[in-house]
Amino acid sequence: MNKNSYRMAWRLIRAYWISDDRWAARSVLALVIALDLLLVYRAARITFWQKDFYDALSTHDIQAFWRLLVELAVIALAGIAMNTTRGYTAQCLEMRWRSWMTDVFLRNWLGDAAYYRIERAGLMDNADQRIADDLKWLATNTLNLGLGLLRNIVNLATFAVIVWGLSGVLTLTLAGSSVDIYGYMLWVGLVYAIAGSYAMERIGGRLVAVDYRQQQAEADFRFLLMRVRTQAEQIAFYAGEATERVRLLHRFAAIRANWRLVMTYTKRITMVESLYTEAGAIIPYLLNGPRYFSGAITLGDLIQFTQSFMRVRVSLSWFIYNYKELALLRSVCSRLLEFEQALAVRGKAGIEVRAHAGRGIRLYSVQPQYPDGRPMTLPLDWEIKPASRWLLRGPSGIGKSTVLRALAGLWAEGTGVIERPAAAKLMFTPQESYLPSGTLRVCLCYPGDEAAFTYDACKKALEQVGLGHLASDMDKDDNWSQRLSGGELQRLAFGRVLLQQPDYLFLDEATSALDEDSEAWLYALLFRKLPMLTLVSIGHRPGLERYHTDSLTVCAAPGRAESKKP
Ligand SMILES: Nc1ncnc2c1ncn2[C@@H]1O[C@H](COP(=O)(O)OP(=O)(O)OP(=O)(O)O)[C@@H](O)[C@H]1O
Repeated sequence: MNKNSYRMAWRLIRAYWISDDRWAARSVLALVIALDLLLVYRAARITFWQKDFYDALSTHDIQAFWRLLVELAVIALAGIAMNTTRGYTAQCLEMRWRSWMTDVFLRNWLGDAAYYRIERAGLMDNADQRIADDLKWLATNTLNLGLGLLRNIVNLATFAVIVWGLSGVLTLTLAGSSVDIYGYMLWVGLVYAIAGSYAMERIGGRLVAVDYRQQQAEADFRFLLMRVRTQAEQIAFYAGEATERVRLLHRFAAIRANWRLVMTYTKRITMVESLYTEAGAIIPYLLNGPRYFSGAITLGDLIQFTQSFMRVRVSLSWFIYNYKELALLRSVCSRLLEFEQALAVRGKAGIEVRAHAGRGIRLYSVQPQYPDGRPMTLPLDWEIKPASRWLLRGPSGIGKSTVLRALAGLWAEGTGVIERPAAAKLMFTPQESYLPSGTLRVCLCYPGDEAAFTYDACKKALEQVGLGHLASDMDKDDNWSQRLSGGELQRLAFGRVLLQQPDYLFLDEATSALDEDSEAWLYALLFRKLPMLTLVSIGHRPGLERYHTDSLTVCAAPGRAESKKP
């Protein structure tokens, strides 16, 4: 991450704390910080207790011994209460923050068809993992690290005062003149921590990139596993298990290969961390042992000093002890920043889709292009008058679905202008029907909310499209996209149209899996129920002409796309 990325990461983190939820968030944060400060005070209080306790032991003061034990019980109880409340409150805050970010990212990802643009242009991998995992890590790690840092600063200030007071003065004689170093133990701790942090960054610096790749490899593997689950029947028909296994193991090999690097860097970091801790524990004894034996300090002083020095050292070592979490946070931030950048990418200003106050749809010299800029079809001038019924034809792969994508505002690559009526309701039925997870009613009402339609309306729609036998299972949760046949899926799509009652309907090979009788009956039903419907269908089957009033052949070359009565 460079300087700019740190600024962007800060913006990513800051967004929540200046959002609508800021006052609630800041209040909870203030409570957590207050508890943290009380816990630091408690820790400082304990070092004084230790001094008194060891002095009482060394002077055989039994009354002081009992009094101090009661004191310890009170300190312990307060510690339990504060620790428990702090943990619980911090977890509440984590979830609050994560919920807010999830909501924002979902809104931006699903809004303005960004998810579609990102997938189609391959702008970024595994959006699912970024939303599900990275946002969780961002909230959890930032809070843990941020609050930890604050606690460390307070710890440092508190215990530095104690260490300073107990350090005494070190007199160094340099070139004949003597120099007094006050609070020298504090300087020892500081130099030690700086040296340790430097060593850590040198040794573990690559962990950030390695962590990033690990998360990517894990997400790729999970995605492939999910595909096997969702495409189970297709794979089973092709008997593609062996191939799937090889592909899965291949993806898993990437996880394993990168894991070796994770292990190597983690090993190095753990080694530096342990060395740093173990060597650091010896320093106070080394420097203060002689003072104790010379009688300059008491046993209690030595204990209090050792404990306080340990705290100062740990506080100064925040960077060292949190290196792995910091590395993870840095890679999470990189992934989320990439996500934000992908969300911000807009398609090139190409086919312009405008709303107009009138009726009908008009295309002016619309020419979709392939992503590499090659023209896909010839320019199309086309007027879709209200209540007209168009059949869109052309050889496979010529660009018929792409024309529909452009009409839906999903394909901006190209040139030309499309005018759509602002007040009309447009509905597109793509070639592959999508069924959300849930009950059959949820699938039927999609993209509307199931609550918008009564049970009777749904039942009637099912019956009208010949799926009446499924009405009793309407509220059953099932894998409906696997359970329904191809023809049933297409009939369900017509059921959706009957519920949604659009003014303009675009069907992309919506009856390809049906027999001709069912096709005729569904078109007849459509025109009976929605007599003013404007229809544009794409289809290859002969006989479709009879349901349409006009036809348009999409061509690449030569000649222009032409409109003719069927
Ligand atoms: N995201 C994409 N990137 C590159 N090429 C694409 C993309 N999407 C579609 N294409 C290509 O654009 C061309 C037109 O596709 P389109 O789906 O519009 O054809 P179609 O006429 O509807 O075909 P069919 O009748 O077989 O459904 C195809 O060659 C397809 O491979």
